[in-house]
Amino acid sequence: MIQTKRNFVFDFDSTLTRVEALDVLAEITLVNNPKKEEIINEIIEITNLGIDGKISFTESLERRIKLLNAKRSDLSILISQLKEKVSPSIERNKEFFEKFSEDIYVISCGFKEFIDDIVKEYNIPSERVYANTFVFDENDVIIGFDSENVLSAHNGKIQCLKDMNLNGEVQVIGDGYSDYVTKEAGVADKFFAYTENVEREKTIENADHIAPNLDEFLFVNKLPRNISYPKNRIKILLLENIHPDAFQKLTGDGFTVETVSKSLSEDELIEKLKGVHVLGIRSKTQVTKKVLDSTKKLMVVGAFCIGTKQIDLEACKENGIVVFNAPYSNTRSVVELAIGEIIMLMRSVFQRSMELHSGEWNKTAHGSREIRGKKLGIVGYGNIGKQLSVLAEALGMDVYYYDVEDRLALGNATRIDQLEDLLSRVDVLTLHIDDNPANKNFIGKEELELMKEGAYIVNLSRGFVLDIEALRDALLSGKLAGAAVDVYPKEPRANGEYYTELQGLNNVILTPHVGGSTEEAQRDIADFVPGKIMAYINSGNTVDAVNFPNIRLPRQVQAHRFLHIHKNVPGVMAEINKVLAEFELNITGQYLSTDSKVGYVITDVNKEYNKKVIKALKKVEGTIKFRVLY
Ligand SMILES: NC(=O)c1ccc[n+]([C@@H]2O[C@H](COP(=O)([O-])OP(=O)(O)OC[C@H]3O[C@@H](n4cnc5c(N)ncnc54)[C@H](O)[C@@H]3O)[C@@H](O)[C@H]2O)c1
Ligand SMILES: O=C(O)[C@H](O)COP(=O)(O)O
Repeated sequence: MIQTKRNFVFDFDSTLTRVEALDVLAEITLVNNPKKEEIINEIIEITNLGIDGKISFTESLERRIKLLNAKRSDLSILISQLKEKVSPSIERNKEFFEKFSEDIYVISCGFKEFIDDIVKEYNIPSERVYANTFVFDENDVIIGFDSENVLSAHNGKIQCLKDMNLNGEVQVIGDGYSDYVTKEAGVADKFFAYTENVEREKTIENADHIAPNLDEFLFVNKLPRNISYPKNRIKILLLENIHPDAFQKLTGDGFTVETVSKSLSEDELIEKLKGVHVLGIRSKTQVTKKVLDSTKKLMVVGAFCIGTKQIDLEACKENGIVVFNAPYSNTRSVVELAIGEIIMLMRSVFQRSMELHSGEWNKTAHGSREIRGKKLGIVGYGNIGKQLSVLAEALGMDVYYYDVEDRLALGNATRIDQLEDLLSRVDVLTLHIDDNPANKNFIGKEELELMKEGAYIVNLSRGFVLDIEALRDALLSGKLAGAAVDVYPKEPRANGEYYTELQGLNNVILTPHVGGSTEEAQRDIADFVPGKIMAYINSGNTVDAVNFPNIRLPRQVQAHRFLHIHKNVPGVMAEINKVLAEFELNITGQYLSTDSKVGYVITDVNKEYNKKVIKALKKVEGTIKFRVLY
């Protein structure tokens, strides 16, 4: 197929570099000027007026140069600073500028005196840089510009492109007015709004395509690039009010992120997940098999919490979807709430507080006790149970615990082998077992009956673990002196009205599943889970995945990485290696991890290879997902 010649015309300021060069020059020349801030703001304002087409470009240039009061010697400082400010995606795609140097031009309303030096490092020679030039006085002070140059006038880029009379398609890549008008004027065939550094509404409105970075531009044009798939094309959906740091972290890495403050129903989720690659949830969103089977692109589910039973982990695995969670981040928050509630319950603080709120002064010691020397029973001695054990002991409680697993006692805690023994021994029982469905009604009528008269119970684990009806009866009969409940068998998807049978009962503390809802915990989760997501998307690492073979990969150096997820059935690995051998790939590393259902094989290959191997690998029987990373 004969391909039309394409000419790629780049703007300089805020496109090839992250900044407007004259703004940087102002910082340099005004360094000791007491009116520096004022003048810089004026320069920025004039620059923007020019970029948005609100004043003529000539006027903008004249006014800025006057304010700058720059000398020739300032330009070398400017050049060294600009070299540090090349746009990141331009920097990482140097190869494109090398391979296509014949087709690349810079047309800028800036100045050749600094542009030339920056772009020559990207293989763009001075003769392909169209820009203004300064006029200096006898003392090398910049006093103006060459007003004969078309680029010093309004709509100069249009005239410049007309004069160049390029053969073939002309694509203009830039961030401002002077760039998009070239398309309107018919001298450019396509205009790409370049938004890596600035996003201007008018520029975006007038674009054929928005390029948040050069990767996107190269991807759309099927040009060689340093990154296999532009990250802005990877869509992430974050539900349930996940802490905004997660959004910052993921968008900061280049992903496109949408946030929704509540959880979604099955049907809503199916609809919303169309085209989504990564889903982030907390404990409310049910990620069912039906949801997972309906997704085409989903690669990762991030549980921004501890529990993962709301996700069909097996169905995720069968669809090659990796699941991560945050097993530790909110544990301390739960422990602190548990300690606080134990004290509040034993002192009847909520009761006293409610009375006083309704105008009743009831100073009494009746039913109000210290926690010192009391027996605390912890059911589930995991990450939360263990920490609670240490803190409770530090406050003078005698700690007893029960766990189905062999857990080492911390401090002076005493392990109890039978749940019944624990129930009858302790003054306060606190539940911290995991969200395994087998734990449904783990504490019911019979268990509550075994507890001491006047004991207390705390549930911060999962709602279904404690039979609410039985608890209500035990509280009403006086068998239990109080309870603190944070989790419920049925919890709503969003904030609003809610009903529980426990409402209105004496000495019962009710909280709406906020055990892990502290700023510290949510911030930590918003750091931890995106870290895992990025490690998987960017390099294939599955360390700490909850449903997938864990693999820690070395850094990918000068290689393309094939990530192949397949059913773990006999012959798949042999077939993969047969294909790799047939295409005579130079393999620089291969890593495999399997579990009973899936295999995850990663192959690093030398960058030069027959790209048809990709199709062949996708066709290997048993393939679930395949992608290439570079
Ligand atoms: N309220 C909240 O906001 C909140 C916040 C975080 C965690 N949680 C919940 O707290 C619970 C504990 O979290 P974790 O991080 O400590 O979990 P974990 O997995 O570290 O510990 C759970 C422990 O319970 C034990 N266990 C499980 N079933 C048991 C049973 N039937 N009998 C006795 N022991 C049993 C396990 O062996 C394990 O040691 C989980 O259900 C979690 O979802 C709630
Ligand atoms: O599983 C968890 O970590 C807790 O239940 C907290 O869940 P949340 O993030 O929905 O508050």
